Amino acid sequence: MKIVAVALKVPLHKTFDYLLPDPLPFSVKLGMRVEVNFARQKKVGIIVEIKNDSDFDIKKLKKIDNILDLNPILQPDLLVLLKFAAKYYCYPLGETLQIALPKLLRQGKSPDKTSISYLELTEQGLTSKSLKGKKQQALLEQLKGSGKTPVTELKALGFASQTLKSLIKNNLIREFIEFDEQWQSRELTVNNRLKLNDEQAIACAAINQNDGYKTFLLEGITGSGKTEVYLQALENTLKHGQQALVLVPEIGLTPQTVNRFRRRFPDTPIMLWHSALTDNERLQTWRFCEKGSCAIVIGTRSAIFIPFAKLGMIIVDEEHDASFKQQDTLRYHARDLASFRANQLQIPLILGSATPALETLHKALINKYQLLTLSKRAQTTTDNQYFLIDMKGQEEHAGIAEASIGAINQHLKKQKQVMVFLNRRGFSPTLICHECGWLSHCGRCSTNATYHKSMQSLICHHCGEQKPPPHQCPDCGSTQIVPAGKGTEQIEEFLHEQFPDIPINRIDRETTRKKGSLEQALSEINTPGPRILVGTQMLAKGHHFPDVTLVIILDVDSGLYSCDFRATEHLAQLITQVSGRAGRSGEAGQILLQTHFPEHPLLQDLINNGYQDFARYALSEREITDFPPYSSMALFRAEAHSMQLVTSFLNLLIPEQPLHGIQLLGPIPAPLEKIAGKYRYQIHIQSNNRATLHQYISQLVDYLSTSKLATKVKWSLDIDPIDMA
Ligand SMILES: Nc1ncnc2c1ncn2[C@@H]1O[C@H](COP(=O)(O)OP(=O)(O)OP(=O)(O)O)[C@@H](O)[C@H]1O
Ligand SMILES: [Zn+2]
Repeated sequence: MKIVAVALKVPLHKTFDYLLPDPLPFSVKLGMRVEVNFARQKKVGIIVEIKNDSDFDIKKLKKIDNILDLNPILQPDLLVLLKFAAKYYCYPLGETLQIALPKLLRQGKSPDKTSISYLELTEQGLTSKSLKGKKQQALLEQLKGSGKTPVTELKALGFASQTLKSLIKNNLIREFIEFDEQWQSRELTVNNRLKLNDEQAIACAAINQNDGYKTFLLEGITGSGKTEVYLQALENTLKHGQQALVLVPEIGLTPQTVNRFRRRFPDTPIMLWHSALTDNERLQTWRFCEKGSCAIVIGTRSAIFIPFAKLGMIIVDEEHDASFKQQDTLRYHARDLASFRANQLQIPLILGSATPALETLHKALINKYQLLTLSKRAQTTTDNQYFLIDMKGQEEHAGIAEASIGAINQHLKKQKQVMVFLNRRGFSPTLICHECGWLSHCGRCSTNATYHKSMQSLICHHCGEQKPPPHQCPDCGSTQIVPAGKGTEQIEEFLHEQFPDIPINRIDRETTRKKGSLEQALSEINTPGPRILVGTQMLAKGHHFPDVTLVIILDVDSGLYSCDFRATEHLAQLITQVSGRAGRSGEAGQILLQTHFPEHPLLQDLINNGYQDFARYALSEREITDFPPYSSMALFRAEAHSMQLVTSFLNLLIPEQPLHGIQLLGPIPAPLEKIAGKYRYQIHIQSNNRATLHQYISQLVDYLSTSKLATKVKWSLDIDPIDMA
């Protein structure tokens, strides 16, 4: 009698045994989907083990209802990766597998049902000069830049079906369905390849010489041409008929990035993977990759779970970016899983960043990774100049120092672009009563509600609650309610009054909510002429803005004195990345940092010696204080509507005697103690030995599976947490 262990989407750390039908219609393999009856419900599960015996009474085992696949839906290597992820991040295997699978496969649908249609320019479209319709012209331009592009991708950029249809009707573009099985046998076409500088050439050669698994850290300052190294390293992979996975941060996935790949390899099938794909597209991309008919996938973190027929290289661009870490359910880090996967497949992994995470840099410095350095900018020979503006006693307007306003004026006069950075959207972070000091708190979270002037509302950025601002103070009845503190909306308003003739683009989560609006703004920024950009960290990453020569960072101080041990690392990364948008072609850029602490050692080190130096010093501090990467950490969080319930639950987990090799800190309130009405507390778990940490945690999870109290609170484990909130 054959028995299979099935992983089901249930929040339990175990699998379930079922009997296979006898005789079997065909051979059953690991990774196939089955339909079973579980707690009187039909569920789709995955076979993760085939065996002859069970720990349960075989007579009581149920038969599976259906085998859904003729071939495994999860390849053996992917199954191994997911089993590792479930174990490492202490998350139920069944739920882990379900997170990796496209929704249609989770629902038991057939993998081969959908198709993707593409658009490309016709001969006539290629030579067409200009069209009357603005939108139609924009679509032509887009396709000239990107080559053939999936219809849904164009729609995501804001093009209407009507625009597409009218161009098809006029024979300027054509629609087709692609299933490219041939790309490996064609000669690779490479367009517009740049001549590498020495450092780039050395990096590329090191990667290409490699055979088997190796991780490279490409530590290249902003604008040093890391992307060019990726592109030329990829050539080798593609020539061997191998596929490549390029992971990018969530907001790094812009048409500019993608177009660069498409223009370089015009005959090579390239697909995107991100949260805005439809279920059909997601499944189709998954299948194309699995069958080998897609050569390059550019995707956000979950692309690490895509199956490939012949994966030859993984690249993680901006590897330090926090969006590679999933912050709920399976709290995986895509970079770390990429390293597991590259090792598993014996292929190279390239981690690229101007501001590597200290974990990554540490591995490079102890020679676990090979360090490749790009120390010069590709298109300019002059370095950016930094200036600290001491805000103590400075006259300021909407948070902008008089000196900064003068600098803006100068750069605009020279027909250049200026970027003003503030990591806080909205008009002001809170409203305050001028008479009694009442503050606009969110009713459900231990935080303020942000005032958004254009929408006339108070919005909590944590739970999303939205309400109109009061006309009178709820406490004292005064009508003198005023905004306190600054947000990007207010900066934009002020700069608009100050420079009425200069176009301003504000880029934050609010102004880019509408489909295609970010792309629209980015393309405006690339038209020459003076312009001001105001934005949050959406502006910080990866963009190439050739005309920006002045960057002003307004709120440096908020990151200087934080209790989070990673705060300075993140601040240094942010300052470096934002600054890196200036002076990228020709002229050197100027960076103004507004601060009340100009003598702060972090700022001094950063502006005088650069991130590379700062990072190495910060690592030595981590070593002294025993923080990661010199120790391993996990965060145990719990939340419930009753504070008493959460704390007594967590107190139960703290043993009376200290544990050997494990340090526990807590329970302590999370930095945001209450969100959406729930109290949040946590325990920090730390050890100098990763194995000891994991051993302790698996005992903890075993204990929790039997604890009654554990069912009354919502708890979670975060292994290698990067956000302590
Ligand atoms: N060898 C080269 N010769 C001339 N120009 C180059 C070369 N390599 C790169 N460039 C150009 O330099 C600019 C910056 O390169 P790129 O965007 O790849 O830098 P990056 O290191 O990825 O920067 P960031 O980290 O800021 O995103 C681009 O316009 C690119 O085309
Ligand atoms: Zn709230």
